[in-house]
Amino acid sequence: MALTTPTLDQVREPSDMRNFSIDQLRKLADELRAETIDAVSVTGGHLGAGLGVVELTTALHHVFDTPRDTLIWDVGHQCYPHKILTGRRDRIRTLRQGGGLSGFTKRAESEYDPFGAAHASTSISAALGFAVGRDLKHEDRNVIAVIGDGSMSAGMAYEAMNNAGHIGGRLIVILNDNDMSIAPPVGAMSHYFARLVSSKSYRSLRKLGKGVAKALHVEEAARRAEEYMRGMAMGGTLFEEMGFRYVGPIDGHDLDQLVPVLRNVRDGDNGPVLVHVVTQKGKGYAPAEAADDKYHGVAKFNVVTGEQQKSKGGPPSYTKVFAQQLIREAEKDDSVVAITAAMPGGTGLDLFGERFPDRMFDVGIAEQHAVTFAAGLAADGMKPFAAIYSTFLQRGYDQVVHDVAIQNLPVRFAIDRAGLVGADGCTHAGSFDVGYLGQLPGMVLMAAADEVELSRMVATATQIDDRPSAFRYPRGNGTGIGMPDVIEPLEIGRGRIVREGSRIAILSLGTRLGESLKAADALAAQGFSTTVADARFAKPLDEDLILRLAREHEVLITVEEGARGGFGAFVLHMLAEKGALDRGLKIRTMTLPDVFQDQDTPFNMYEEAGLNARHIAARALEAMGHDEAAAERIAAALAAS
Ligand SMILES: Cc1ncc(C[n+]2csc(CCOP(=O)(O)OP(=O)(O)O)c2C)c(N)n1
Ligand SMILES: CC(=O)[C@@H](O)[C@H](O)COP(=O)(O)O
Ligand SMILES: [Mg+2]
Repeated sequence: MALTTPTLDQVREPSDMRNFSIDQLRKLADELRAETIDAVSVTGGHLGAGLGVVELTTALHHVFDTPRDTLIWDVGHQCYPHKILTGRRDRIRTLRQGGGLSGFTKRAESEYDPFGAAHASTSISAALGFAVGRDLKHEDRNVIAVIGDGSMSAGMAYEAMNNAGHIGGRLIVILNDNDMSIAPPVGAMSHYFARLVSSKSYRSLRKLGKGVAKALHVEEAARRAEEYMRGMAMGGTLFEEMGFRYVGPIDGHDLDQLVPVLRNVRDGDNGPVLVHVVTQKGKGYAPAEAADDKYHGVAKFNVVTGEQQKSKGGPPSYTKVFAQQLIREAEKDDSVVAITAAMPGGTGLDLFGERFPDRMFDVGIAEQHAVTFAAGLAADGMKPFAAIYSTFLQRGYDQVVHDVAIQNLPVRFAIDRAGLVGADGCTHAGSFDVGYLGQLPGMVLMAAADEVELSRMVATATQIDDRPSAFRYPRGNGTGIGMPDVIEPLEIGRGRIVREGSRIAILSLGTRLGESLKAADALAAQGFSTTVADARFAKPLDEDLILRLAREHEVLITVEEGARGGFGAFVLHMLAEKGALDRGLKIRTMTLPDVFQDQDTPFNMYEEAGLNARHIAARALEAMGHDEAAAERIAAALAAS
């Protein structure tokens, strides 16, 4: 049944809704929620968070003069209603697809997105930057940051509040407290928020808000609500100690409260203010409300039933393979412990935690702490596995260098989402970990070509007690290779020849091995005998293997799912040092391109990156001086295969 949205249809951009009454805003919010659900049912994506801020988004764009007033969303995964209200409704069904809208806020996409996001806990820092810029230019506009309770578990949020409280300029922070991260929230702060929300005053205010708002004029009710809040016993909140005026908690789904309170805050006196808004993740869509994860991230789904399109099954995910092997290791060795930074489901540590509840630690969105916490565990003789997505590990890099590598502590890094990830786009691409880890003295850095290799790398890392180690693996399913009964650890620094040839050598790191073998087949079919090797280790390199490939082949191609300055660079350094480049070896290093790639399917992104089979074959032919025609023949053969 086609969606009818008569009120939403009137809103091309927020200026069209500035004179709406509360009743019209309520209608708008209801239609905005329906449109969000309908859109995400055909695109998939982050649904729960957006549903939780439909009323807040409506109220913010009604009360504040966006885009002149600066509105910054933390993480940005909740921004679909915001995008619909800010001139992008016509493209909302292109969300997270090649050439479509980003799944997060993005400066290049709209003037209503003053700051990009996707990694959590950056909004207050960015907002403070805008606010100080405003004040230095003596401008008069509002700056608002909307940050979730989960994102308030990251230290960066407190660094920003600490600085904002010190500077003392006008800044509005909306704490969107839905008592959820991706998983239920962890940490003392979430207990603190719960205390604020469960305080007698909030409960009675909700009754007050419901009853009085009807009897009195809404503004009066909300003025009284806000005064009541500010005077309430919970005064002296942590935020007030940090120099913020605290307003709340208020019901984030009640426009009768939201609109007047936001107006008061907008027109209030100077200084930083934090408005504590209580919302429900997944609000207004029964299947989301009922789901444990509140439909944080969903596949395409049936709007009526809420049933998500099942993935096509097939081999287990790399994530699951990792978790299963770690459980096997932990069953044999009770010093094995595991740490996640608010991603138990995404890293598979939820499975580990079910098996070993006392040995799994979810530290919240706190990757810096996660790394040094793991370092402390290692220093105390434990075997910590820090399972952190490649992109999110970037948040804790100094801790990797300073607290782990320099002290040579045996922390094991399970680096999930290595390489290109698809719909989450460039903010989540695991592009840089080979470079940023491979440079560190003492680090053992592995990359799995398939799920057997991944299991062996977990077993290998378990045994590495004298230095840090890391193994990387991509988002998605494995290759379907049969798993042996016994998982043997690897010999450190040893790669493997997967296919013997003579003229061309392809040296692959990680899961580009599959495409490398396809390229080798196509080259061989054209008479170019091709060796394929799996490096397994980016550090220490298997120097004997690589020097042999260089010595015995005319062409050497390295391939990796990582940016320049990673595996291929390390190989070049070593070959140069050994003089192996002095005899005319034709070498090409194939990496991700030196750009931030927008979202698409992983295959299309690797097509764009030039790292699929046809590209590898073409590069080998180019190195041998063959013209485009030869490459086109091979590309045609591959396309036909
Ligand atoms: C640095 C970082 N670590 C982890 C994530 C993964 N992540 C995305 S959203 C989210 C939970 C955010 O919780 P909250 O801020 O409460 O927002 P909600 O989804 O509840 O609206 C997490 C952990 C991230 N985006 N950035
Ligand atoms: C918004 C966010 O950062 C997470 O939800 C992330 O999108 C999860 O990625 P996966 O879907 O790869 O677990
Ligand atoms: Mg939350």
